[in-house]
Amino acid sequence: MTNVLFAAISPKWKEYESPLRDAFAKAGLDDIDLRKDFAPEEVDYIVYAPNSEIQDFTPFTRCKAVLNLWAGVESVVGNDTLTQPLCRMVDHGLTRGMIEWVTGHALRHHLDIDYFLNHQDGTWEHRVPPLARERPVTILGLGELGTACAKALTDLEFPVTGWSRSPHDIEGITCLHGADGLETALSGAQILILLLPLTAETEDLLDAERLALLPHGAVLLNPGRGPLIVDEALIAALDSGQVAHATLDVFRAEPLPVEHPFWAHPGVTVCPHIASATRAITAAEVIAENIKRGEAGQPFLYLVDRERGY
Ligand SMILES: O=CC(=O)O
Repeated sequence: MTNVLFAAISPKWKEYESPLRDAFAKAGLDDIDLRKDFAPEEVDYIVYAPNSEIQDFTPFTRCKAVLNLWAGVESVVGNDTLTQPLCRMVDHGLTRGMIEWVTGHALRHHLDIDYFLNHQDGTWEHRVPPLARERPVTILGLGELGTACAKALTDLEFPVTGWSRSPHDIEGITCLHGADGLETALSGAQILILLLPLTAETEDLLDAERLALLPHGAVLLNPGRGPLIVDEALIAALDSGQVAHATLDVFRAEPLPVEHPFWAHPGVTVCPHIASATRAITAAEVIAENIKRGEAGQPFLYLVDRERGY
């Protein structure tokens, strides 16, 4: 018997129980006991979300892997009690959701949709938007999500520049890396999209100095992580017009406190961390595949590099 502990916040159990059971059956994993509670020393795998009650992994002495339900692992990767392998979520449903959110919000600004929504006043103004090929977009982060969004925007003919920590080579995308690369990536970005993991190196990356490198009037989309941006610097950049609009899906504190100036700022659209979510059916297949691999002694998919932090 392989014991799988489901350790995400409780309402998720309803959403995940039957997709997980179906995925285990489909993967030929017939001998699984899936439950919300076990004695820690009996657990073989933990299906985990960082808002779980488990913060001390020490008692999970026979646990073979912690399988994160989220793409981001920043709140668990530094946990010193976690000595077991940690896998992040790469879920087809989450990726597709992110592509839709990013292209939708990029097109909102590219086509100036707000202008038309706000000018239903009888004035016939012939404002023709430029073509996508005339609107350079930069994506910071060329992981699973950043690359998928970069390709989708390239399909729409936006000229896309991607920046990441390590060098990448992706057809149709100008790939930059390193400090010089970041300057170039920012200075060409009429629309800037943040899809970096949150690590010690990426925290506060978008500070006043880097926001000043953007073309005046650039638009920012952040479906990545809140602390990538220095909030006060962004507000100053919005006030001066350096940044024309910021559509933010993630924040330093979530839910975003009602008194946070982002709520009332006319240049900000607040989304409640919905840019994309792990989808139970597709995520269950990834969990099942990883348990199958673990049981067969094969390497796990999407294993987190603890040093790198993602
Ligand atoms: O923010 C969502 C995730 O990390 O999957």
